[in-house]
Amino acid sequence: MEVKGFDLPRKQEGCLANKDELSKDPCPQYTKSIKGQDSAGDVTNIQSQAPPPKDLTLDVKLDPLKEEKQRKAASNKGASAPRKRNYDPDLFFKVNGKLYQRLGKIGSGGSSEVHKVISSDCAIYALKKIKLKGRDYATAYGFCQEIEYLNRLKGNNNIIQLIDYEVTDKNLLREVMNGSMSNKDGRVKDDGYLYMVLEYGEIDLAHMLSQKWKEMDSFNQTIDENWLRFYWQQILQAVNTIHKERIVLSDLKPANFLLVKGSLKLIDFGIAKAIMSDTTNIQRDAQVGTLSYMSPEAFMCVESDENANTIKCGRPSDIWSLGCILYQMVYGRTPFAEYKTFWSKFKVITDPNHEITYGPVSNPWLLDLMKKCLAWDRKKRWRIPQLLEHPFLVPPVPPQLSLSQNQNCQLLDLIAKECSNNQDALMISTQLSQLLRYPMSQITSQEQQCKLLSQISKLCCQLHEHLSKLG
Ligand SMILES: Nc1ncnc2c1ncn2[C@@H]1O[C@H](COP(=O)(O)OP(=O)(O)OP(=O)(O)O)[C@@H](O)[C@H]1O
Repeated sequence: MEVKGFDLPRKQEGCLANKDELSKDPCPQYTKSIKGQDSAGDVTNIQSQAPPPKDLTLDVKLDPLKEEKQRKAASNKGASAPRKRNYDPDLFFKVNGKLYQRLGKIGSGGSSEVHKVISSDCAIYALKKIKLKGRDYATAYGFCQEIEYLNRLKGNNNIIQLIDYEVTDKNLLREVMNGSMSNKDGRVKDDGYLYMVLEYGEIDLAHMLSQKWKEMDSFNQTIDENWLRFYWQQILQAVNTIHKERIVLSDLKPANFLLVKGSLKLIDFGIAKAIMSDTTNIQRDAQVGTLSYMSPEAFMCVESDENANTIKCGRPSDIWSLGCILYQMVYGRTPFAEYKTFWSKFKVITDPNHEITYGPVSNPWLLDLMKKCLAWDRKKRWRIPQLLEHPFLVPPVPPQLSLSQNQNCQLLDLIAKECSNNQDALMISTQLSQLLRYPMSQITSQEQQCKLLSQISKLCCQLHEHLSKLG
């Protein structure tokens, strides 16, 4: 990345130089949970990282080894001056001229690494750095499409928000901005990177689930339905947002959902695909996805069905993955977890006659919901708008709202029958019954409510008196 000048505002100096602030890991639990995926060294670095210099604008020190390297590089280039950096690249990232201090590495994917960073105004972000160096333009362009998706989905609070980004290869950036690839033969220059500054998430759903199940196992508990409803609804809403934008992920898994200030948000559009405008489905050109959450059609997307139509992967494919996630939330494991190898999974998932086993659950609607998502035939799978209205999320209202009212009247009818010889009691119960059947729409003021209530209570007392005398 080209570094022109260092323009740290005063506020930033104070903020970034706060040693105590930086040596603390604001989310030790998450750092620990990520530790398994990463080299331990990266995590320990958060604590062991040297505190930043007090006045960064005046006192940016490089270690002697680096100084030596710079000196050598300068002498190799003959007359050219050493590249001037006013910050330590081991401690900071610079994106569009703004500095972000590294707090530690969160994790890394195929060709990217994600760091927890702090900005000059003391906000915590995740910084994703994708190495594009040496890649052909077509591949690099694919990586940059994530920016396009995130920009398109800006403002949706169930999608991770892109704060800023920088593509260091300006020719590539131009192509991305134009939305087309003209230079297919190009290659990304030496120090080509894509930087994305993103909202920071505390924990992903995969880690949340394993923590939840550990807790439940140790306390011998069963799944808390409200917990399930709360997060399942958020998951559905997030995927609904992208489906409405005609994007399918085909790679949905719990790790795609990140908890940001109590809400689950969708991350990682690495292999998302826009649905072609002229079709309702998209044709995948390669098998993708995480095996445990992969739909039957995703396994078979290069094949044809019985009518010689190419099997396509579209929104229903994401619904299947959601069904696998829900199943895992309910039972603590994915539906095909016992099939360990690729081929055993392939065989069982692509078999239309295979019946998924569902353990007992206390709520029959929950069972129905899982089955609606995990229907083998993709046409039978429910779509998200339907799933959002499923009785598990929206319990049906009792068929007769006035059930208790009816019961009261039935009671009065019974009383009236019993005391047919007592004219007074008969009259009171008839009056009461009429009052209870009084159309509520006609009671518009509080005064009317009070009057009705006092009449009912007076009659109730009178009737009670008569009945006790009769008894
Ligand atoms: N905004 C974020 N806030 C916090 N953690 C994040 C954020 N974005 C990604 N991560 C975490 O960083 C790690 C690496 O993410 P990344 O998206 O680079 O790779 P991946 O999804 O594991 O792999 P790939 O994208 O190559 O399939 C993951 O553990 C992910 O949960």
